[in-house]
Amino acid sequence: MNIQWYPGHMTKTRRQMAEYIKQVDAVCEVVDARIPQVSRNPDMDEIAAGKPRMMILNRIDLADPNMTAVWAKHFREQGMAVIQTDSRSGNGTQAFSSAVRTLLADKIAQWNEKGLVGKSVRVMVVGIPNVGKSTFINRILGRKSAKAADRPGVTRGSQWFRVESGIDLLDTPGILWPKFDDERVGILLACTGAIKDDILDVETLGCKLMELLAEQAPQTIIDRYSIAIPEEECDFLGYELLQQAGRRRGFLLRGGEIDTERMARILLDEFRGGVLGRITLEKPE
Ligand SMILES: Nc1nc2c(ncn2[C@@H]2O[C@H](COP(=O)(O)OP(=O)(O)OP(=O)(O)O)[C@@H](O)[C@H]2O)c(=O)[nH]1
Repeated sequence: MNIQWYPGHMTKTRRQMAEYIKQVDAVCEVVDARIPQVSRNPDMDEIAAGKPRMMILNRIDLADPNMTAVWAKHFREQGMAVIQTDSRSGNGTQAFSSAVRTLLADKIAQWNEKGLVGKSVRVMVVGIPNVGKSTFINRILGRKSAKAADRPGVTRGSQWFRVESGIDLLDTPGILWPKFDDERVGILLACTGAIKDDILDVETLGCKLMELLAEQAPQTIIDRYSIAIPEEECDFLGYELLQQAGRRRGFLLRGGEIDTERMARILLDEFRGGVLGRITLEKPE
């Protein structure tokens, strides 16, 4: 799926992570709220075992608010602290510091009892590429940085930062891998733009996204593309819907065929850009 995730790289990153985790009091995982499970590193529970955890549901501006609430509950039930953020506007990011203090309240109280007043808690922020980790960190540090970019794999190296008095943050090194041996995961990551487009052909991806939308947000695509979702089960539902939408828009090839590839590209751009509204593609199992 991506050249960066070969076994040697994974072993090295795992080792680095284990070292860094020893130095921190809590692990904060940034995920994309539209695909909160799929956009996780599948080994994080094991790597961060025993540490207090926080889940940062990012890109809430693009996700269905009801589903974001369902996911927040899901992760809280697993014992994690949860905050919900739109790091691009900053909405929700101000909750981070107080959530860290609450998560680590026992530890801070213990330190205070021992007279270690003013000792900073250390937290680590992790995330697979392109979930918005750099944008989130820039927000909570109140800075503008050239590092955030709309392409996978921009974060490099590790650095400590002071969020505010009493909270230090480690921006993690290494590029974390998603669960890339699962086709469904690859499709969902590609639909949201988290992995490069060229790993799947655009038309196939467009078909898959149409199928997902027909399930998760049928009225949205009916209204937007003036299409009808067949009532009977359909073997190539995604392709059928792409064809309908392409026909409506008059996307014809020279021989009169419908240009489903062009339609697929538009669908993907519109979904990724939030033009279709706030849609979550994944439900908790
Ligand atoms: N709509 C929306 N876009 C966001 C949000 N957070 C980040 N982005 C955008 O997502 C893109 C990727 O963000 P980055 O911060 O570079 O992602 P990253 O996880 O640090 O990626 P790497 O550097 O590859 O690890 C950028 O275009 C951001 O502007 C958000 O909450 N909502």
